[in-house]
Amino acid sequence: MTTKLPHRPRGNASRPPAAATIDVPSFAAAQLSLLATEHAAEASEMALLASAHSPAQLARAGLAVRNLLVASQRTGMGGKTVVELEGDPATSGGGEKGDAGGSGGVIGEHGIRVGDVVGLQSQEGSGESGKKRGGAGKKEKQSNADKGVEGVVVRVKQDAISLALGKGDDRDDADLPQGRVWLVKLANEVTYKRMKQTMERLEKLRDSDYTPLMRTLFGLTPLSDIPPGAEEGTSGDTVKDSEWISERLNDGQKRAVRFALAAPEVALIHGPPGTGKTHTLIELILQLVICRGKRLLVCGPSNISVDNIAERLAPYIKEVPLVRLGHPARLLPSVLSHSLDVLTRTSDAAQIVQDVRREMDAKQASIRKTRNGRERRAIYADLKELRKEYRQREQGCVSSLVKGSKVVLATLHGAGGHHLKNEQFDVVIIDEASQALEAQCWVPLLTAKKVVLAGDHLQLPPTIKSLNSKATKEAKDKKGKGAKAQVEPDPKAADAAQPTTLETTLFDRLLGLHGPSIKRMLTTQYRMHSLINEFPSAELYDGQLVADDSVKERLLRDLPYEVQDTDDTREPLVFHDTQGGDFPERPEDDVPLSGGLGSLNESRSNELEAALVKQHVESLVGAGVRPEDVAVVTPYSAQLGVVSRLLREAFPGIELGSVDGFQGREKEAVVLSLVRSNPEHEVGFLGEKRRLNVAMTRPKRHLCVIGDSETVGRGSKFLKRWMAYLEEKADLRYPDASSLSVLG
Ligand SMILES: Nc1ncnc2c1ncn2[C@@H]1O[C@H](COP(=O)(O)OP(=O)(O)OP(=O)(O)O)[C@@H](O)[C@H]1O
Repeated sequence: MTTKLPHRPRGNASRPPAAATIDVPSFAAAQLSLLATEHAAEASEMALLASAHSPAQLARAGLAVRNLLVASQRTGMGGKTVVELEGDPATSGGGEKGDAGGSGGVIGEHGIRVGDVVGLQSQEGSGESGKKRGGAGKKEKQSNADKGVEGVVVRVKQDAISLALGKGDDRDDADLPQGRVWLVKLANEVTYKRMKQTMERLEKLRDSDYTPLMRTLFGLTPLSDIPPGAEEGTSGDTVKDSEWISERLNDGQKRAVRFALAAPEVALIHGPPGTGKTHTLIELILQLVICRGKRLLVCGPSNISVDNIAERLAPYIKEVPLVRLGHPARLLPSVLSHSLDVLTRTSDAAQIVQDVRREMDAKQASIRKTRNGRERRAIYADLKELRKEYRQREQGCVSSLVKGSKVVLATLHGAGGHHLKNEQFDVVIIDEASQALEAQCWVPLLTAKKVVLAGDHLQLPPTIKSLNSKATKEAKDKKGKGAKAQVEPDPKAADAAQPTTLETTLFDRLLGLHGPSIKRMLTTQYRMHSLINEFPSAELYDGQLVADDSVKERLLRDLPYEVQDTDDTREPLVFHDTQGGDFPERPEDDVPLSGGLGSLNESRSNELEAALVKQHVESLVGAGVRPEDVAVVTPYSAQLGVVSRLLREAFPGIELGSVDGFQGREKEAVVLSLVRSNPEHEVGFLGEKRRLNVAMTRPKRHLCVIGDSETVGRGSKFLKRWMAYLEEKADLRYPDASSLSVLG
């Protein structure tokens, strides 16, 4: 199949001018103000949570764990002190949600995960006896003064939680709280600080300081030409047909790699769901490093996006020496052996660092033995000195490891750390770029020469908490534009050039600024049955997204294990239409769910829909489909809570998630509960095309949609067409509400 590609003009005469140029200082100033609003929104959400809820409430919401004791402390990676916390056996709470201790020492269910930033506080004076800490009085003052210490969770076991203390460099161990303690999840400030520093630097640069890449990214100079024949594979410096490293690359993927190699400053790789975006990036990285001797910085907005690439590069470690920066607690186990922290301990150069470490460990052990205050302080003073020495030696080791690497992998904000201060890279690659804030992308870009961005701007952008705040609304009203305007960037739109919302990503903005000729789209997808593929392809990807032959007819009944042929397992697309008003939604704004601050927002649930979900899952599992191959996805956290109550025990392996949380994932079968059903036909944030795109493109062989076509179909033109598509192409069912039970 030949795909029509946007023409990338050659020669300056034929090039259309960029839609708009950007004044860099005002761009940076606008970003700083938007970031400040966002940070304030985040901070006030946190403060609200902490002040309006007692530790007991926070524990019940999965955001805190109470009744802990410091069981041991030692020196962990990076010279940080690691403390292990266990339940206090003298308490009665063990096993209750968010409570540790009791005779079994078990810590009840909680939402604290490895990698979280947490505060460790003394339990005395925290007003934890069920009283609200926001209430006036002595207790509040006391707990505010006693902020405790901060740390990153490095290990979570059934009966213990370990923290690496400190987020910065100069942690004074002496303020480790004594006695019974509790820990609470905190906002991670590092990302915000790095973005702020970056934008401040950008704001101060003079025109003469701008790099050539920066100039093209702001439309101050046009893009340079791509050499003739480079994309077709016929020019001198391109990949010849015999030179591909992966044996499995389709024509679109090859074209994207050649395009990204040939583009002098910037290339966008647009990877719709399941099209092998990461696979393509791996080939690009190998071509750049192995065949062209380049040095790369590879980044993504999240640790998982970076680890995905690190994992897939690892088999080439001999030809591609790589190092992964970042806190080891946040890395996938399979990537740990390439992490800077681990290499700093295991490489030959590391021995000299280890000597100091042993000495520090001995000191740590002695602290717990002494009860004498003066002795303790003396030990802490020694430790401080040792830590300084440790850092100096470690610095030498680290810098030789980083310099010896051809590929450095880090999160976007991690790329702003001191390890990379004077490092030079030929190309910066940013994966999941449409999930990153523009300011985040600039962290590695201030000194870059060339950038390749990969992503899909038609899936969800990064979450913006301040999106509905007053300040952002006012800015939008001024421009007369809503969030919808960002869905498909219009090259002529002024605010694509000068964004007034953080939601406009660098990926969006560059498409607006330079037009589609700077991107190549991957069009063959290896995930969905053609009936699941058809609607998103037609609506969002100009009909270009095609299911590969290997997947286009795959059904649940063809799974490689025994599955019966039933009405459900032979259907790729099922629609339970709950229209008629018998499946009403319910607002839900009271109970916070475990593990999410966002879940405190007003949400919706629909119990009868949840009962229908259960019925459908029972039918799939009854036919032999493994629960691990099924996911239930819904846009509303309150509905997720209801579905969890109905399904969690009966189907332990099943995955239940929010649409936003499921981005980037896939399952053999997905049941999607749309929730909204009301006489006003309000659909709320279901109206966001990109959210629906994510929701409907997760399944491989079976998509079951449960929703009220009357309500949903009136939400937007897009939703109307989707409902019409389902009515025409899906296996339609009209469920009877009276036959359903909402009891677990
Ligand atoms: N050319 C190809 N031939 C056969 N299979 C392929 C090809 N390219 C990718 N795949 C398969 O498609 C699947 C998706 O690939 P990959 O994980 O690279 O996708 P992605 O686009 O990064 O995913 P996402 O949708 O999460 O962004 C993988 O199972 C991969 O093996």
